[in-house]
Amino acid sequence: MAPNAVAVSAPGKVLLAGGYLVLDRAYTGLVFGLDARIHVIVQDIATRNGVTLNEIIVTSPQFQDAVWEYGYRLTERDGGIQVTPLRVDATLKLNRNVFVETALGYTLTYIASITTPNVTPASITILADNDYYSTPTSLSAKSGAAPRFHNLGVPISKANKTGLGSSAALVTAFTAALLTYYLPKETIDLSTDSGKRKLHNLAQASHCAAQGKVGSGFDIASAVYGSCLYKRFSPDILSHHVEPGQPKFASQLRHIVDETDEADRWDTEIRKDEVKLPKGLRLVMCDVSCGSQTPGMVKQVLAWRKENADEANAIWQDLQNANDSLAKELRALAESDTRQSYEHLKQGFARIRELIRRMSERSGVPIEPSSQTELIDACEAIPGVVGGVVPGAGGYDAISLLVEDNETTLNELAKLLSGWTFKSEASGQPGDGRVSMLDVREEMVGVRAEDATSYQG
Ligand SMILES: Nc1ncnc2c1ncn2[C@@H]1O[C@H](COP(=O)(O)OP(=O)(O)OP(=O)(O)O)[C@@H](O)[C@H]1O
Ligand SMILES: C[C@@](O)(CCOP(=O)(O)O)CC(=O)O
Repeated sequence: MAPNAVAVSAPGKVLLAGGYLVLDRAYTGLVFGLDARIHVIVQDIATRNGVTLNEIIVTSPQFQDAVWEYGYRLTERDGGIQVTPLRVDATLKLNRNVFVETALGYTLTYIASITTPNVTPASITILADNDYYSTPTSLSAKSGAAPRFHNLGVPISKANKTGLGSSAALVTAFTAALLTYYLPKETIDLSTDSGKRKLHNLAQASHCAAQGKVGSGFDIASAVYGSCLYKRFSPDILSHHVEPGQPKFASQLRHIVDETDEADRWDTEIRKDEVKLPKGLRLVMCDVSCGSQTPGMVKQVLAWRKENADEANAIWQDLQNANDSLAKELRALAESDTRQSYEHLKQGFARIRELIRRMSERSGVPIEPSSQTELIDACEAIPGVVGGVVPGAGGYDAISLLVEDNETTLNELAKLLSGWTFKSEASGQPGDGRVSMLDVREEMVGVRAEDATSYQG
């Protein structure tokens, strides 16, 4: 590890309540960070045969073919720093990673827009905690302690994601690591509110650009701030800037990140102290691997809402009230020394699920399909399980549970899930999916500086 190495990590996410609603500024999302993190280490590039490479090399060593090399140059007319993917071998097809490439271009451009840049060549390593991907059977069968970071042995595009928001955690940790590496602490300090706010703005901008759409941004918010109650930003903030490399891109990006004018101010609301988890309870995430996610669910739900505004708005408002009540009850229990009954929480989950099923039925989109209803009902029947939901956009991918944090409950749950064969209506094949409990739980802390030497070896 080079002596100037810096390392930063950012957490994954689960939108426990507020899927679809959070796309609209009139509503909020209850989002928990998760203790599966993506880590990014930046250091001097090692010389090869005495030659210093004038480039930035990014590697993600858990995957096959996961090396991306970039040249970079300052463009004319305030277009920012343009990064150009280089071919690792002239005979190979160009292998691109749009999230890495975009975050690199945006971050270097921001750095160049606030300082006289001294962008030295660098080597960047990305490491993902194991629960971002389903563990391949070949690895789970191996005896002995699992390595801290699995080598998945396949290209990233072939790995089975568990839906914890890898791209948002990656973009956040990557952006934060570059800012820390290239800028002095007096210019940006990510342990301060103002440093975090700039990181948030920059990471939202590049994540949206890489995704090719302006989503609600709850995943970047939780990667930066950890668990929070989230109200989105007005999409306008990110829809007027020119493309990277175009004249004035650099100044426009600086205004977006630094909020230089009142008119540039982000209207995002992030309320951290309104999200608490009572002592003795924890979140459990279950990955449903039946490979039948319905594409375009967000589009379909929004189209239905547009056509059926009155009915949809009534459901949206009822859900917002139910979500607020759940967050409030969690806070009340967390802050009280005496109240220990989970009855209100149970009712809260039941009400949220009832409304999500109504949303599902009315829009015709399988947000809580009947196979997920069966699974959550079975989990809720276990003593110690307080409640469950389909998180985020819902569908067949995952369920989230709030449970009492004790061995008996977790063992009972593991027993139920290991024998569960998941039936996906989408594929029509009964018993074609397994359900596994991920080794993750809620995480209150967002982006975090790490000790770079802890990744050695
Ligand atoms: N460990 C990693 N190393 C390099 N790139 C990564 C890594 N993890 C994620 N990425 C980038 O993020 C992309 C995956 O982003 P995508 O938005 O499809 O998934 P996600 O963020 O995990 O989604 P979800 O919100 O469903 O959890 C990958 O194709 C790659 O570009
Ligand atoms: C449906 C939506 O509200 C949540 C999607 O969450 P997830 O990717 O399923 O965790 C979309 C969004 O907020 O960007």
